[in-house]
Amino acid sequence: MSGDPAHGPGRLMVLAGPSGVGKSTVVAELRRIRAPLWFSVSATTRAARPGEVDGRDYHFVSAAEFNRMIAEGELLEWAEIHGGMHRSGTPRAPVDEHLAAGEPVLLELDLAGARAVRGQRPDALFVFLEPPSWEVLVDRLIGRGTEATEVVDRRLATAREELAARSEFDVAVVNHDVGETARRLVELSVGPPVDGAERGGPRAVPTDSSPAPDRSASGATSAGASE
Ligand SMILES: Nc1nc2c(ncn2[C@@H]2O[C@H](COP(=O)(O)OP(=O)(O)O)[C@@H](O)[C@H]2O)c(=O)[nH]1
Ligand SMILES: Nc1ncnc2c1ncn2[C@@H]1O[C@H](COP(=O)(O)OP(=O)(O)O)[C@@H](O)[C@H]1O
Repeated sequence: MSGDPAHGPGRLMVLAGPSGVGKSTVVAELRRIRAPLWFSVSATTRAARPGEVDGRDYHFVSAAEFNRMIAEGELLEWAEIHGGMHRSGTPRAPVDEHLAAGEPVLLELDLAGARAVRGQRPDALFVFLEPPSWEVLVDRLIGRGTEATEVVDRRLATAREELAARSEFDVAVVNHDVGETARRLVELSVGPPVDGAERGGPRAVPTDSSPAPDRSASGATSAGASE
């Protein structure tokens, strides 16, 4: 898969949404169907899990190396994950290289990361992945494991806060069916150019994705922004 420079730079697309909505599952599906997108590989300070491959799943780096990357401005954004358990961030150079080659680029980020990228790349398309309903999100969050009640309660409280961020995004895609969601994301990745005038209101997109009603609440910033 390669981009086409004749068609200008590729689109930068940022995918975020509440924990448990299905972001990882959808990205795995996009990889499985070999979607014509380049997937950013984050740097992280957490240890690799069994089966994870350095450079494919993450760039696994030490805390010192992560600090160096921040100091040298090598990260487009970074954030503390799971309340500071570790840090993850997006290496800037490969993103720019793939966009320049005409490829659409997908960043799957937490909300802090999405907000940080918006401050730097207002031309990117910000996609919020939504659950079909609150009940479905609860099922997906709880169905994933066997955590203690207090862990689940904390997750649900966080998910409520995260759902409220929908209005900050350009477009919302409801994750009913993984295959269908993946196809919509592919469509969005090559959709019409982002027109500055569309900002602040629903964006016309060639899908039945529901437009986010209002992105005027978009002044949020992240401590993780590296610029
Ligand atoms: N801001 C930011 N968030 C990231 C990055 N990489 C992964 N994440 C987020 O980190 C969270 C946990 O990612 P995941 O790999 O599933 O977590 P883990 O496997 O529990 O470490 C998710 O919300 C991801 O969207 C990154 O480079 N930057
Ligand atoms: N469209 C879907 N339909 C049914 N279950 C889904 C769907 N998308 C994700 N899931 C399930 O929901 C749970 C959470 O998904 P996951 O990808 O880990 O979420 P996230 O990365 O957003 O935290 C997983 O058990 C996953 O299999």
